[in-house]
Amino acid sequence: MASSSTNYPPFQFSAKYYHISSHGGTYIRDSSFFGGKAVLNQGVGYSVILGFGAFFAFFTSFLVWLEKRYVGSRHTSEWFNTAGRNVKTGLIASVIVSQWTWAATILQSSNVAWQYGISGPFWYASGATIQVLLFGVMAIEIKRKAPNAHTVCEIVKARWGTPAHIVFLGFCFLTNIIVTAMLLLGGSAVVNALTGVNIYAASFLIPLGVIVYTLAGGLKATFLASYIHSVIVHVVLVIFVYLVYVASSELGSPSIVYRRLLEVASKSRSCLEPLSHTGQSCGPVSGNYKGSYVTMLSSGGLVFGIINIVGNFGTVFVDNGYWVSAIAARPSSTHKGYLLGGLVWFAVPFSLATALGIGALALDLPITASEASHGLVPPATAIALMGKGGSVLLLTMLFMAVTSAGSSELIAVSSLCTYDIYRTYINPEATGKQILKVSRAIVFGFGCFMGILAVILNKAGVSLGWMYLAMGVFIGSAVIPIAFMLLWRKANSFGAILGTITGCLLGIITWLSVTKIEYGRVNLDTTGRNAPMLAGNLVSILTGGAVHAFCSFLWPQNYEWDTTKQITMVEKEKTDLPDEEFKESKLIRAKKWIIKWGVGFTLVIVVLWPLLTLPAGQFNIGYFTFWAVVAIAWGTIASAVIIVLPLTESWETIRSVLLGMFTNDRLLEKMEELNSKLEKIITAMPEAERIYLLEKEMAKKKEASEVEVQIAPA
Ligand SMILES: NC(N)=O
Repeated sequence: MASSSTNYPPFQFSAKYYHISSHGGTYIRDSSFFGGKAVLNQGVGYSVILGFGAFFAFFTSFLVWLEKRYVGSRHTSEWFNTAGRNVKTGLIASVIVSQWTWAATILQSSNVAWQYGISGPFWYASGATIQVLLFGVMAIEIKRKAPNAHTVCEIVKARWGTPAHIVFLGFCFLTNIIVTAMLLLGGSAVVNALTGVNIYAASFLIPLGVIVYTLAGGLKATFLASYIHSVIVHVVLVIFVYLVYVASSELGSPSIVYRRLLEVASKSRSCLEPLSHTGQSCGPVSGNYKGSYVTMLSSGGLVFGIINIVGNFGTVFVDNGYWVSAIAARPSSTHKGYLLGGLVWFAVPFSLATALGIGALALDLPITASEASHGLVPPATAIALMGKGGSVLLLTMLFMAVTSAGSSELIAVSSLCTYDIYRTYINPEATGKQILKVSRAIVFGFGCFMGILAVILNKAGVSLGWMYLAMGVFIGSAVIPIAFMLLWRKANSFGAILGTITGCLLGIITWLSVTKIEYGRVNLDTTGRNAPMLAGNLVSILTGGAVHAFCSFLWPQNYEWDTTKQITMVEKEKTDLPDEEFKESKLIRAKKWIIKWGVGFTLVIVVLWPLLTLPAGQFNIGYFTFWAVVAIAWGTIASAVIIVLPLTESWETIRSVLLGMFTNDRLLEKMEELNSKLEKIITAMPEAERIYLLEKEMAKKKEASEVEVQIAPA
C-alpha cells in the first residue's frame, strides 16, 4: 500500500528495490536498476557478439552457396544488389520486418511505455507502421516507372538530373548514417549494461559478423539471414508477452498488471527523496488523464506519436534499403509484401512494449530516466522476471535486430555508392565484375565506418532516445519530394532541391530556437525534449512538401517517366518471370489494391483506433484486459505468419536443395530439364531439326553396324 512515511517501502512487491539506510533505519529506493553492475559476465557478451556473428557469417554464406549449387543462381552484380528481382511475398514481408526492427523498436518502444503508459507502445507501433504500408504504393510504382533501377537516386537522376541527384544522395546517406548510428547506440548500450563488455569494443565488434555475411552473399544473404533473424525475434517476443500476461509468478495476468499500474501511479504515493529519486517513475504521470498509465488520453504519448510519424516517414522513404527491397521483389509480390510486413511488424513494438515496458512500471523497477533513454527498460524487466535467462534472451533478440537491420543498411549504402557514384560519375562502362568488386569494398568500408561512428556518438553522450526523436528534423524534408518523384508528373527538379534543403535548414533552426526559448539553454538534454522536437520535425517535413508543391505548380515538369524507364541493368539477366508479371493492367490493379488496403489500414491505426479509445478515459479492468489480449493475439498470429509463410512459399526451392544435397534426383531432374529445352529449341528450327534427325539416324546405323561386327564370327 502507498505510504507517506519513509519507514516502509511503498509496496511489498517492490520491496527488494529498497534498502535500509546505514544510519537511521529509513528505507531508500535504489538509485538505479542496473547501478553500473552487469548481470552476465563479459564472456557471455563476447560469445553472443562474436559467436552469433561467426555463426551467421558461416550459415548464411552456406545457404547462398547451396542456392548457387542446387538451384542454379548466377552470382552476378545484378544478383548481388537486387537478388534477381524475383523475391516472393512471404520473404519480402520477413525482410521488411527484420529491416524495420531496429534496436529502437525493441528498446525505445518500451521507453515510451515507461514514460506515458499504454499509449506509448501504441503510438510507437502505429506511428511507424503506416510508412511501410504506404510505401507499398511506391513499391508498385517502381515496377511500372523504373523497372530496371537499382537505387532511389538512380530514379532521381533519370528524372531530375545531376543537381537533384547530388542533393538526394546526400540525404539518403544521412538517413543510412542516422539509422546505423541508432542500431549501434542501442546495441552497444545494452550489451555493455548486461555483460560489462566495453561499450566501444561492442560498437566495433557488432558490425563484424554482418560485414562477413553481407560480403559473401550480398542482398540474397541478407534476405536469408533476415528470415532467420525474424524467426528468433518473434519467438522471443512471444515468450516475453506470455511471460508478463500469462506465466510469470510476479505478474502473470492482465488484472494484476492493471492493479499494479493504478497503485504505482496513485496520488497518495510519496515520491519524495529517499523513497524515490528525480527521473524515476513514481506517482501520477504528468500530461496523462488522471495521471494514469492506463489511458490513451496522454499529451506526451500523442506528441511522441506525431514526432514518430514524421521521423519514420524519413527513415522509410529516404532510406535506399526499402527501395532496394521493393526492387528485389517480384512485381506481383511487392505491394503484398509491404502490407503484410507492416502489419506483422506492428506487433514487435506494440506487443513487446505492452509487455516489457508496461511490465517495468507494474514491477515498480527503480529505472532512471537516463537508463530508459539509453534503452535499458526491456532488459530491466527481462532480468526482473527471468533473471539471467531473461537477459540472455533479450540480448539475443537485440543482436538479431541490430545485425539484420545493419546488413540491410550496408547493402543500401553499397548500392548507392556503386550505382550512383561509381557507375554514374567514375566508370559509366563498368562491367559486372567491377560493380561487384566496388559493392564489396563499400560493404567493408561502411561496416568499419559504422563502428567508428558509434564510438564517436557514445563519446559525445548521444543516446538512442535523442537520436530517435531528432531523425525527422534532419531528413523529414526529403520525404514528400521523393514521394512526388514517382507519384506526380508536375513535380519539378528545382522545387525538389529547394524544398528539401530549406525544409531541413528551417527544421533545424526551429528546433534549436524553440529549445532556447523554452529552456534558456541548448544542450543534449534540452534539445531532446518533446516541444522542440515536435516543432522541428513538423517544420522540416511540411516545408519540404509545401515548397516543392508550390514550385511545381508554378513551373510544372509534366513528365511521363520515359527516362526512368530507360535506366539499364549491368548484366542482362534472364528472368524466370512470365510476361504476365510486367503487364501494365496487372500493375495498375496491384496499385489500386495497395492504395485501398494501405490507406485503409493507415486510417484505422492512426485515426479510428485511437478515437475509439478516447471515451474510455482511464481504462477499466475489462478494457485493459481486452487491450492486453489484442497485444498477445497480434504478437502470436503475426509471429506464426512470418515464420510459416516464407517456408511454404519457397518450398519448391527448399525441396530442390534438399534433393540435391541428399540424392542424385536433382541432377537427373536438371538433365531432363536440359534435354527437353534442347528438344524445344531444335523443333523450333526446321533446318536444325533435319540435321539433328539425320545425325540421330546415322548414329543409330553406326551403332547397329558395330553390333553386327561384334556378333559376326571372326
Ligand atoms: N523502425 C522503427 N522505427 O522502429
